[in-house]
Amino acid sequence: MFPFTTCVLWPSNYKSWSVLKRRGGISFERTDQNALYVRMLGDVKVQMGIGEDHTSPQNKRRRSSDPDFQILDNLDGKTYRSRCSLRFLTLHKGPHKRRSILRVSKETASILDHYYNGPAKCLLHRITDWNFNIFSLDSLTSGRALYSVAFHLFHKYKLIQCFHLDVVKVMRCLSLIEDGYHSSNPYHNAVHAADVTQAMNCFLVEQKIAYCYSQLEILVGLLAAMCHDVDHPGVNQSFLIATSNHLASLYQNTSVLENHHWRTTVGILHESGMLSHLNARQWHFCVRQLKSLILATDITRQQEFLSKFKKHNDHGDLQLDKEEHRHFVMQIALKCADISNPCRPLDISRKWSQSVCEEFFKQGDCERDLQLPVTPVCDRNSTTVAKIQIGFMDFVVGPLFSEWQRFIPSNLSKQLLNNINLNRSYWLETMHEPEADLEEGTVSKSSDPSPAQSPVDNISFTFDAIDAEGDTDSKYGDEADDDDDDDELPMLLMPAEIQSLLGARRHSMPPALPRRDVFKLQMRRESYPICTSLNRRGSLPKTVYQSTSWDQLSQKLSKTSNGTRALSLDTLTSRPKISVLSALMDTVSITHQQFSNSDPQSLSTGTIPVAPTASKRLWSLPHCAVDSLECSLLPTFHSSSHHHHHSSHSDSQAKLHASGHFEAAELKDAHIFIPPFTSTQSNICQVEEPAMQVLEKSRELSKVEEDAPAEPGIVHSL
Ligand SMILES: Nc1ncnc2c1ncn2[C@@H]1O[C@@H]2COP(=O)(O)O[C@H]2[C@H]1O
Ligand SMILES: [Zn+2]
Repeated sequence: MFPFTTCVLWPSNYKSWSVLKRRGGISFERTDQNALYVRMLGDVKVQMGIGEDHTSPQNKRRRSSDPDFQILDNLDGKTYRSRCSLRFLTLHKGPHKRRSILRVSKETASILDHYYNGPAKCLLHRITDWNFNIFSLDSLTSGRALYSVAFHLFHKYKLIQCFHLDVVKVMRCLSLIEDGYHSSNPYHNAVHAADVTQAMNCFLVEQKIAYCYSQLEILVGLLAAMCHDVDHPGVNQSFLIATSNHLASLYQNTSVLENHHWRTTVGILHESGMLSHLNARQWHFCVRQLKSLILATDITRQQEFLSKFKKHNDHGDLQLDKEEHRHFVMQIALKCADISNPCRPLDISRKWSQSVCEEFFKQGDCERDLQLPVTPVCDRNSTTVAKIQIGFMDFVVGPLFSEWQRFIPSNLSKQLLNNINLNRSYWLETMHEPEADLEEGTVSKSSDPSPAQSPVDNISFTFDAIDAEGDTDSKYGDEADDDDDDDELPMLLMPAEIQSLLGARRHSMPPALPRRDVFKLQMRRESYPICTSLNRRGSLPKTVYQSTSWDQLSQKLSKTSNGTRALSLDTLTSRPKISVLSALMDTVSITHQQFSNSDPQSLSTGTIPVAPTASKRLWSLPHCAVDSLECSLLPTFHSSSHHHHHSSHSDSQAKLHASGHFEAAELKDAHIFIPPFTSTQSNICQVEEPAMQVLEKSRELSKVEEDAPAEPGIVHSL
């Protein structure tokens, strides 16, 4: 969908302003992924008709002219709650759960505290028990299972003491993570993240590996589990590609969601400042490891990891004193945790099965409505929960946990495999019964399919058989980075549902969408400002627009990179222009050049004054491609009447769309702040300064700015 960088929450023709608390940050991804990350960081005024309810049918109609919103509405159905969750700009459907506020006297507070939190605390003491019921914890904590599990584990592993973490920042970070999950997703919500985190903890305490990991590795492993699906839109990558979602082109159709989860995670870490005091080495270690861990959860890479794991087991050569091997085991542990729901006791496992299928079928309904080919695993008319479960256990979960047991032949591993068998028997039985409506809402609308036609009958082996047959390397193909052919052989034996779940071809494109068109889409979205009238102060020479127009950039691009590579500022911008926001790419380029050769500690922060603008101007921040550069831009907006340090965010009048469009209607003055970067060997530049500090500095700067003659084209250094 429009996760994050594309979803525009408000129609552009609202008449008056109302204040929404938002804060924004933009970061440019580096090298191959070519990503932009946008978060709202400050209060922003959004134009809105007086008394208008932005969720009203009228506004829905207005908005429905945008095809993106049509898809959004379709997916949301009637259960859609708060449309503006005020923080995440994706399909975020509102806060995780409404948290009740108790007003009680001090005397009764402590009693109530114990009364309310006691059971949850008791439950948390059993955090390492595989039979832990995360749904119970979610109820006991009023929908804060992820926060509770995470905070408990931070204490358990003594991470707060070890890394001198600021508890308030930890709380903030965990809340941001929790809020980053969409409560309206039947499956990919914060409870799933809590479940995966709890499972991860169970694996990390296995004796064979418990004492091998450093505290930092444990911190990263837990963070990866908590964040691995953050801001998940409730649809899979194929859907994003088929609906031409810009994230698909942004990440070039490869691990689209996982890249997004990772980038969102890094953004949350920046925003909370929880790790801002770590030294550069530790910070870069965290970011790199988080990326590699979260990207490993891409289910379409299952065979790649499985065959690598199997080879290691065959050779018995995983040595946990090697950092690389420890990391690989951590990746496998996270992957196991991510798909461990069929290994839970039946009553818990069944809930997950139902919710994951509910999410699949929702996507299928949406595909049908959009007249797209319905993904087999999402087609409620041709498959059932039972079939999906058996296929998933036989082809995905079983093989991985069999290898896990080979690696760690513990009681827990045995218990997990035993549970898979028990759960499989349950689903096999139900397959021969009429499919009952699922407990939490009707999922299956299909008539009971004849068991004789069940794809399960076509499954040529169960997971036990996989284990036995798995001795030949050819079964899963060679260890491959992304060679499609290696993955195809076993796919042929799978039912269509599971093939579609794993993604028959990793780098698949929608049938009707050649690669060039995806790129064109990117160009369309990243268009430069539509601006006709120039304003006196900081007026913008027309040539700037022309020289940086996307047409020209695209021409350059086609010459330099055959139209398939990420844009590179170095190749695209011949001479930097910093006078206007529209030259943001240039600005980034300057900043990059300016900073990349500098001592990381002495890097300065650049400020680009933006010309005051006439109403109804739309600026566009390109989410393209800054090769070898990752930076964070924090837009702050100041109204003319409060154009100094007293100006609060609520005074600001601007709107930063998640699409990277920045509407400057009514905007009097704006600054884009570029925090200092540091270069690293891996060619990533990182923001060193916590977002809030930068914001503070930006306010000070705006005061200084006011005293000075307002001249566009000046770069200030802090
Ligand atoms: N019980 C299940 N049945 C079918 N598919 C599942 C089940 N549990 C997890 N999955 C799939 O496995 C994927 C693992 O990564 P994700 O959590 O992103 O998304 C998950 C689902 O697509
Ligand atoms: Zn997951």
